[in-house]
Amino acid sequence: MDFLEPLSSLPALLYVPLLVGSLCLVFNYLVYSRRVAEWRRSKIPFLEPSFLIGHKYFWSVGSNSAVVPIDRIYRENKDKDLVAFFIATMPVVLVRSPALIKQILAKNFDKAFETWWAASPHDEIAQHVLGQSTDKGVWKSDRNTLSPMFATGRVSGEHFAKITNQITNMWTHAEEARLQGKPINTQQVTMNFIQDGFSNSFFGMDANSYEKETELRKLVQGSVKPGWSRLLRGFNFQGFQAFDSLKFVTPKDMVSMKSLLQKQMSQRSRAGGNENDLIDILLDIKEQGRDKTKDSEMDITNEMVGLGLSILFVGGISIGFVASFTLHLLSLHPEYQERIREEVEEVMKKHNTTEFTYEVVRDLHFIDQCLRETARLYPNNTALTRVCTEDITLAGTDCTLKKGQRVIFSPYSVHRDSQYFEDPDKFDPDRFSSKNMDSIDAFLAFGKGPRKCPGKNVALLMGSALIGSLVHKYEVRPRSHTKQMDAYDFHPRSFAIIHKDDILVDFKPREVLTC
Ligand code: HEM
Repeated sequence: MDFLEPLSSLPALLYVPLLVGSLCLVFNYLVYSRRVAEWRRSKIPFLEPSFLIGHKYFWSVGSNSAVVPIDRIYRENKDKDLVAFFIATMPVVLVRSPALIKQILAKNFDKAFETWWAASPHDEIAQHVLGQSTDKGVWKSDRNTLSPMFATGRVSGEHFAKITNQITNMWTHAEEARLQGKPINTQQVTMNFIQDGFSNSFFGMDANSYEKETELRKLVQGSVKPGWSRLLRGFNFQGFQAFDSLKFVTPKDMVSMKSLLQKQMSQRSRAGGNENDLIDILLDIKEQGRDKTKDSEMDITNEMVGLGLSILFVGGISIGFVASFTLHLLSLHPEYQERIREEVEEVMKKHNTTEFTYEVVRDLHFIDQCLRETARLYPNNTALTRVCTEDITLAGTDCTLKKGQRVIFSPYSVHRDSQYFEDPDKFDPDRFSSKNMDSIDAFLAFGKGPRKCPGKNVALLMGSALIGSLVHKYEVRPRSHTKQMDAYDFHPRSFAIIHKDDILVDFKPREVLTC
C-alpha cells in the first residue's frame, strides 16, 4: 500500500515505539468513546474530547497550577450544574452547583464515600489515615477515636501555654530579622508556629523550629514540598498506587511516623502523667490491645501509625498556608490590621490581661472572620474529590453518576463566583460576621457532610493566636506581592494551594498595651 511506503524508510528500531504509541492512541480513543457514550446515557453534559488527545485544558499544568484549568472549565460552563471531561485519559465530572455538591457530600455521603486518595484495601496503615480509608466502619471508628483531639476546650488552660510559647519564639525571630533589616518570609513564620504548636499540642514534643529541625518537621516538610510526584499524587491516576513515591502517604513516611510514635509513647510511659493529647490516646489503644495486627517488636500498631498520619498529613499544615495568605492580605489592608489591634486590646481589657490566653484568643472574632475569608479566597486544595461507590441519581436533575465515576468540586471557583459571593475577588472579612454568616451557603473551605474537616475549630484558634500576636505587635507591610494573588500565583506543581514565590513582608514595631 502506497501510504505505508514512508514507513519502509524508517530504521527498524523505530517500529516498536511507533507501534506502542499507536496502540496507546487507539486505546485512548476507545476509552474516550466508551465513556462519552456512558455520559450521554446518564444525561451528564460533557465537553467533547478532541480526536485522540482528549482535552487540552490540562496541558499547561506544571507551568500553571491545576486550579487554572479547573477554574476555566467552571467559568466556561456557567449554564451547567455539572460537566464531564477528561484529565489525560481520566474521566472526571466537575460538579459546579453548591446544592448538588451538598447533595453528594452530605445526603449521598454513603454512595460517594471514597476520596481519590483511597488506600488499597491491603494497605493496613493507610486504611487508618482519615481521608484514605475505603471501609466506612474503620473510618467511623478512627474519626471517633480522634474526636477528643479536635475539641477546642482540650487546648485551654495550661495546655494553651504550649501554643503561647510559640508566640515568644516567633517574636524573637521576627525581632532578629527586623534588626538585621531582613524581610519576613510569611510561610516560614506561619509554618514554624503551626508545626511547633502541633508537635507540642498533639505529639507532646517540645519543638522550636527556629533552633533546630525536628523529625516531625522533616516529615511534614517532605509531605508538602512541591514537585511532580506531589502533584501527580493529588490526581492519583489509575495504577499510580503501584509506585511507592506516588502514594498519598509513602512507605517511608509510615516508617518515620512509626519510629516517632514509638519514641514519644515510650517516653510518656516512663514519665507518666496525662497530657490529653494524641500520645495518650494511642497509649489507651495499646492498653486495650485493640489492633490485632500489632507489630510486637515495635509495639506500635497499624492503627496508631494511621491515626498519627491523619493528624499530621490531612490537617496539620493547612492552617499554616491559610495564615500565610492571611498575612499577605492583611499587608494590603492596613485598615483591617487596625481593626484587629482594636479587637485584641478590647478583649485583653475585658479579660484583664496583656497575654494571649486561651480566653482572649477564643474571643478574637474579627481575626476568625479574616481567616475564614482568606480560606474562601485561597482554599487549601485544588479540588475536593470523591469516587462514587454506588450509582447516584441527582435529585432535581435527570443525571446519574455511575459507580466508579470520579467527581471533583472546586472550592476556589465556587468561592469566586459572583452568583454566591458579591464582589467575589474582594477581601472582605465582614462576609463572615455573625450577622452575615448564616446566609453563607456556598463556603466549602472546610468541606461539607460527615467527612468535613474535624480540625476546623482548632485550626481557627491556632490561626487566631498567630495572627493576633503578630498584628498586635507589628504593622505588617508588603515587600513582595503588592497586588492580591490569584490562581496564576499558585505553585504549579502542588495539589495543595500554595503560593509559588515567597511572600515577603516587613514588620514595623508598634506601641503595645501594658495594663
Ligand atoms: C485552615 C485549616 C484547614 C482547612 C482549610 C482544612 C480543610 C479541610 C477540608 C476541606 C477537609 C475535607 C476534605 C474532603 O471532604 O475530602 C478536611 C478534612 C480533614 N481535616 Fe482539615 N482543614 C484544616 C485544618 C485541619 C486541622 C488543623 C486538622 C487537624 C488537627 C485537620 C484535620 C482534618 C482531617 C483528619 C480530615 C479528614 C476527615 C475525614 O476524612 O473524615 N484539618 N480538612
